[in-house]
Amino acid sequence: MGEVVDAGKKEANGSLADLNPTVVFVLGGPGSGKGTQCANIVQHFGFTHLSAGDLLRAEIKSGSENGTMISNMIKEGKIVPSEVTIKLLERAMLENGNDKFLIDGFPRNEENRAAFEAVTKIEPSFVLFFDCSDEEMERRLLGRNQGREDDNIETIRKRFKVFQDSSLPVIEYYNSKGKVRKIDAGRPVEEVYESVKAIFEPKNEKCCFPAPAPTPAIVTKISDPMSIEANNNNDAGDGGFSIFDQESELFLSLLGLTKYDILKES
Ligand SMILES: Nc1ncnc2c1ncn2[C@@H]1O[C@H](COP(=O)(O)OP(=O)(O)O)[C@@H](O)[C@H]1O
Ligand SMILES: O=c1ccn([C@@H]2O[C@H](COP(=O)(O)OP(=O)(O)O)[C@@H](O)[C@H]2O)c(=O)[nH]1
Repeated sequence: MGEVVDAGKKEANGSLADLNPTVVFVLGGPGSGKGTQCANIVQHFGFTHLSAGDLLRAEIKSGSENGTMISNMIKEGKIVPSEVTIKLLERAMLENGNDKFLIDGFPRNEENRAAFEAVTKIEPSFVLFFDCSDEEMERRLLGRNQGREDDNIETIRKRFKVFQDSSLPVIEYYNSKGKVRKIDAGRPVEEVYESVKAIFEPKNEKCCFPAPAPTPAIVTKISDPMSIEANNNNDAGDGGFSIFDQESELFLSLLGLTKYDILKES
């Protein structure tokens, strides 16, 4: 199971290079439903959700020396300097210790993106892009009711413009690398999640997490030894047939055995 992170709780140790985490950037306009869908992904796919906006708001609350600057930027819908946000993200990843993160609402411009990749040496596995009309996002933000200082019509319009001018180019950049998974986010929450889930399910070819390491397919029940060679190099078979693929044979050879030793045992 994953979790939602409360910023600034534990001491950070180690380095991000050691952790080498899987990262998915979750992007989309203000109110497109990023946070809502991240909560669903966390429940089902074992990711930790890091909202860059939440980390910045926590930094304001903590009384940090950057607090006033961050607060002023957020009230104006402007993008906080990269080094501030990246430090918060790095710290949150290291403190958390999970190795799978949804980074929500970051990178917001090309400079954010380039700085993050340069500092952390992390490239996202893919970018989940919630595509939603301004009218729908405006309706949602005005009804969000979380007491956010930037959810007023004047700041909302500024945020839309910043998204168009600065954040869409980031999505275009990753699109040119084949890394964008676009979701029609204008639909009801459950329908949007159906599309999201399909992307995270391991069998989906659009999902580009590292494939799990192959486990040697050693099956001891043989109904027809002649089938062994015919099935060589295949994945797991049906009906109790044994399959010795190359990995299995390598594994056996490390134990000083061959597939015929296993056959004798069974
Ligand atoms: N698919 C949806 N349909 C209707 N309302 C939604 C949907 N997704 C999210 N909301 C609501 O819209 C508001 C903004 O959603 P949120 O997840 O906070 O967006 P973001 O993180 O992209 O700013 C919240 O009040 C949320 O409950
Ligand atoms: O990487 C980030 C994330 C957020 N913000 C600021 O935080 C505000 C709120 O962002 P958040 O992602 O919380 O909300 P959204 O705009 O998606 O509703 C933005 O308008 C920016 O001012 C920022 O500067 N850099």
